[in-house]
Amino acid sequence: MTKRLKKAELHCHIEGAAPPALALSQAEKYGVDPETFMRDGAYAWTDFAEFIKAYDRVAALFRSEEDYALLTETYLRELAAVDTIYSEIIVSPDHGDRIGLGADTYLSGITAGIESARAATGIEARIIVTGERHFGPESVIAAAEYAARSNNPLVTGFNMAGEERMGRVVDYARAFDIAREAGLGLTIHAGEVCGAFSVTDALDLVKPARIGHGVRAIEDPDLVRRLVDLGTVLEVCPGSNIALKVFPNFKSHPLKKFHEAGVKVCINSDDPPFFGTSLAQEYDWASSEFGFTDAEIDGMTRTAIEAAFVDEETRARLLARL
Ligand SMILES: Nc1ncnc2[nH]cnc12
Ligand SMILES: [Zn+2]
Repeated sequence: MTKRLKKAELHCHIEGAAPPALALSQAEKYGVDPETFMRDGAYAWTDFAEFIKAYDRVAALFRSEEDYALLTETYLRELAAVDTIYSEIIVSPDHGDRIGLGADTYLSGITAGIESARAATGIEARIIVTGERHFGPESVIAAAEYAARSNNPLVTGFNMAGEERMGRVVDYARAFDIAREAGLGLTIHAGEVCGAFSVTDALDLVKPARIGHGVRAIEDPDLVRRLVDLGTVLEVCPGSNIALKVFPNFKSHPLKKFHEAGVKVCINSDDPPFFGTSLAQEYDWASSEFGFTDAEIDGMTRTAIEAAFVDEETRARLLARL
């Protein structure tokens, strides 16, 4: 039972964390037919490409600064209620622009949600700006430029999510150069839908401290050793990987193999209600499905805090809470 363990996560997409009940109330607010995004109480999608579309349909239910504050506060309070002390939220200012809200207002809503949740529960959170790969290199570069000039102290990292099969990492490397020069922490979705080559590309061209997923690196033993040598942290999201059929079941999921090989790993929820999961559920599965001891799970939480994109004073405070 992992209920009483302290928790932390580095990989959760804010719109992907929208509880279905909140999505339904937003749909009612904006007169959207729930049938367009939900079946039998669950978000409707079939494969990865459909998931990306379903994500955008749910994201489209959040249209104002208040909507984003409510979404963020709701998610963080849910995390705090299961003893989560730290969360990094992946956000897409592009989305704010596309819906006419504007990137600044989108981010200020999310920031307000973080501040309310912190005041109410003590949970600490940071914002990771992401580019969406399927919108092409120009859009990802624009997201990096936006993150680089953001004066928001909660914006501490840059990521790239979206359709991994679109282009190669080299096409997007400039975006990461911009983010690196601005002092942002770097992480990138790789080795989720695409194979080990995608993780190799990321290490060669982005040199990130962390990789989102990275689980298909298991297909290349030399690459696994390289991850150990570099100390790259994999933000592993087992429930997401199984829901998206990256692996058919927990037995074949490589989380334990990475851990045994000495790769730094931590546990994350990705887009929890889309994948029938939650951070608490992922912690439970770490125990019940992967057979990790509580001490090993605590070790992965420590890894998350050690790899968090926070200042050293905050890191020390978080480590002291473990
Ligand atoms: N698991 C995932 N992979 C890539 N892009 C995403 N955007 C939201 N969730 C994602
Ligand atoms: Zn993700």
